[in-house]
Amino acid sequence: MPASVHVVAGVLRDAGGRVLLARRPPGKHLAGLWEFPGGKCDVGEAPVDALARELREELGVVVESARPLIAVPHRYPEQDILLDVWQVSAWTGVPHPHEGQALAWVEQVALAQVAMPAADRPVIAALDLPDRYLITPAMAPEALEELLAGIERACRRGMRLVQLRQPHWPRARLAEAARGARGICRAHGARLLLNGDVQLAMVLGLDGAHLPARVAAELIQRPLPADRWLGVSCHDAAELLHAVRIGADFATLSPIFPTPDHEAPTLGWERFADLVAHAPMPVYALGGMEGEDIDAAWMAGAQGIAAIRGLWT
Ligand SMILES: Nc1nc2c([nH]c(=O)n2[C@H]2C[C@H](O)[C@@H](COP(=O)(O)OP(=O)(O)OP(=O)(O)O)O2)c(=O)[nH]1
Ligand SMILES: [Mg+2]
Repeated sequence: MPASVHVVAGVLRDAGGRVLLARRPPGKHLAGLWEFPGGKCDVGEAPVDALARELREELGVVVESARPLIAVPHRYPEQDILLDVWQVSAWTGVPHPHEGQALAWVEQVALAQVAMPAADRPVIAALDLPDRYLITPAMAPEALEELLAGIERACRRGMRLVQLRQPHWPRARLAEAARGARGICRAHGARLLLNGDVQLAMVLGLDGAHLPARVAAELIQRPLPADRWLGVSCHDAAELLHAVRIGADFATLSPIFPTPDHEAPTLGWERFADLVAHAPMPVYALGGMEGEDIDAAWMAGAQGIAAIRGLWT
């Protein structure tokens, strides 16, 4: 079995936020499908250098600044690849099809409808998800108003993905909180996921659910329709693999650092990076995370950070 081929690709946006796609020419692997511009790393070439070279060769643009978005390991019948996609935040030049390929600027929301290679599916999820994921702190059921006020404040500060987590609340009270949080999140264009209760999330028309590892372990297939988000809490390679098997859209992986209420051994960035490298989906770093950890999280292959305390205040 030949080793997997390392492919780098770039996400370039125009002033309106549309994303640049290129069409794979006839005669090539996956001909006719639309891709993020890029190509194979040369032997010994650093990914960021390969990215700059490929975008210069294929489009004639010069990369000024880029950061890793997601690396997707994928197995095609012909070959295994690692699709290593970067957000190109600054570049110079005007993209031209230097290799005769068709180019198109596509709205982010339309990406899911475009015919793209199978390895690109998690990339579209990664583009759609924000880089910070708020998990609500544990509170007493009497503190519902305080909980909603905190969610409102977080949304005002720009939080766009919120997990409502109150595992010890009576279901009726949780439903009440979810209805309140739903209105707040909608008003701010944020997504609201409910921890642990897929059925309640569906009944209330929330954006999706987030499952603890032990709940996910009971499932053999995706419990939600494709138009909802499914997140899963993971702590090791086996749980990540299971999350992929049940069709999760993303995972959290924890704990990176110690936190006051968890005693589990910590992963640290190195182990985190190892585990994420094998996961074909966006993964948030969780456990002791604060806003300033985002860069380290990106460098370790994360979608971004998830946190309770670190994002609540
Ligand atoms: N550039 C790019 N390649 C992708 C994407 N998704 C995906 O599965 N691939 C696959 C298709 C190919 O098997 C491989 C990229 O190889 P390639 O043939 O384009 O490589 P290259 O640009 O260096 O071109 P070549 O001269 O080696 O033919 O990665 C994507 O979004 N962008
Ligand atoms: Mg190419």
